[in-house]
Amino acid sequence: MARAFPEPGRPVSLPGVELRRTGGSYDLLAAGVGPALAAASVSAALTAATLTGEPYALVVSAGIAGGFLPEAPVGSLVVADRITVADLGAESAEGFLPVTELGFGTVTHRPPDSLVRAAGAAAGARRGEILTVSTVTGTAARAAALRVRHPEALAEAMEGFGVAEAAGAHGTPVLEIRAVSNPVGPRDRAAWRIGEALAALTTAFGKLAPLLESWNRHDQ
Ligand SMILES: O=C(O)c1cccc(C(=O)CC[C@H]2O[C@@H](n3cnc4c(=O)[nH]cnc43)[C@H](O)[C@@H]2O)c1
Repeated sequence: MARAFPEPGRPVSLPGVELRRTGGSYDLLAAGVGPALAAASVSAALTAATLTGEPYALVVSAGIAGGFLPEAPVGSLVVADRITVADLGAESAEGFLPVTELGFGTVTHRPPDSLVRAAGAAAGARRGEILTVSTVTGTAARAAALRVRHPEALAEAMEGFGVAEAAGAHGTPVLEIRAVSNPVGPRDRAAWRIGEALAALTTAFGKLAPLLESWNRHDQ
């Protein structure tokens, strides 16, 4: 993912976290795969920055994703107006119950609307709901079930909600942007276009950098 940025930056020593500091106004964090590791990594980086008196102003979760067709084809970009965890809850005879229906927790984080709109326009990304799952969808039945519960979802990935939970706990705004590497549906490893998606993400960050560097939370 770091290839999407013009310079690799120098490593910052932080236990359990792979963080690089660039000469620009941002740090790069390899947050790992899955919501739990992503949340742990982002939380550690946010805490360390706060303790040194230089808290982050914005957290951006970026990576590849599965896209729901026809809205989000392979190679396209999506930016989240809602970051929703799709599998945090309980099964019941009546179907899946999100934790909020059990009386606790959160299932959706909403990035600042002005930032979502500006990022979508700058990067040429479609705006919509991005799901976070702990298991990559691999059947048509699972894809259809997700679509029934989340009819406006554009894509699924595995980190956004964890990143958003960590950012939310610190009161830091969050943005999620993804490049679609594969369709959500029956597992077909040969259909994944990771190189193409990373190239799209690299181009997008070239266009997004000025916006992200100048974005002020008071604009929201
Ligand atoms: O199934 C495989 O053989 C396989 C091969 C390469 C990579 C994977 C992953 O599971 C990568 C997960 C990684 O990429 C994001 N991602 C990309 N597409 C999807 C998707 O359709 N559903 C969920 N996550 C996806 C995810 O955020 C991870 O960071 C599998």
